[in-house]
Amino acid sequence: MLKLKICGLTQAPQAVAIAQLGVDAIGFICVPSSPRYIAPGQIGNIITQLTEFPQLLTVGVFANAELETINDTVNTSGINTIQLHGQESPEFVTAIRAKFANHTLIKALRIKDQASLDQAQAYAPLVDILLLDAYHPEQLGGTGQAWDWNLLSHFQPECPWWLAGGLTPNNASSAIAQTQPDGIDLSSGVEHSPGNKDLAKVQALMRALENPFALIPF
Ligand SMILES: O=C(O)c1ccccc1NCC(=O)[C@H](O)[C@H](O)COP(=O)(O)O
Repeated sequence: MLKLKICGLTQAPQAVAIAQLGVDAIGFICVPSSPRYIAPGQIGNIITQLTEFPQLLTVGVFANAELETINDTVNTSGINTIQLHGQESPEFVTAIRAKFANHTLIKALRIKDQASLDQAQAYAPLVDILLLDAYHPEQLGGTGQAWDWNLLSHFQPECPWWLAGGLTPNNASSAIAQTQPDGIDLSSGVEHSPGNKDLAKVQALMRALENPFALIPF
């Protein structure tokens, strides 16, 4: 069953509404330089309003953060999933795996070419999920840019992998058909402005996933 993650949330009512739509994961950007940044205490406040969704993955997205920073954020916010979205080494990922054994662990890689895809494969034994995102020279994520999915024709990692980068209600179905991921992750394709999600677009996305051949008005 395809998993769906909506990332870059900052507002509690939107988080509750998106959880009610039945998504599998919601993401909070813990990267201070991002326009979608949200402080650990605010994440915790949102998560306390999501107790009726015990299966929901509440994902903290970090990029090149210190282990201590991740630890403090996990303790303050109550997130159950850690997404490492920077240039974290396999050794660092292994240390995070050991310290947060009960948390779901996602390693995101920004794919530029075959070499970066090969590098992604190397992280598969270390994590629960690989997330493949677009490479951008100046932005770490939330770029709204798709990438060359043809690179994925022989990609078969030993763990589940999720597709990200420039997905929208309009292109998600064809992206899934072409690349066959275990999940998808969207941010800017379902928002009004950074951090402010567009619930109508999330609903349009879910309709598109239910009926891949329908024309979606977005
Ligand atoms: O979204 C951000 O602002 C961000 C900043 C720094 C690191 C990661 C970030 N986002 C990570 C995500 O998981 C996004 O959902 C992913 O990059 C896809 O974004 P989009 O292309 O806008 O759908």
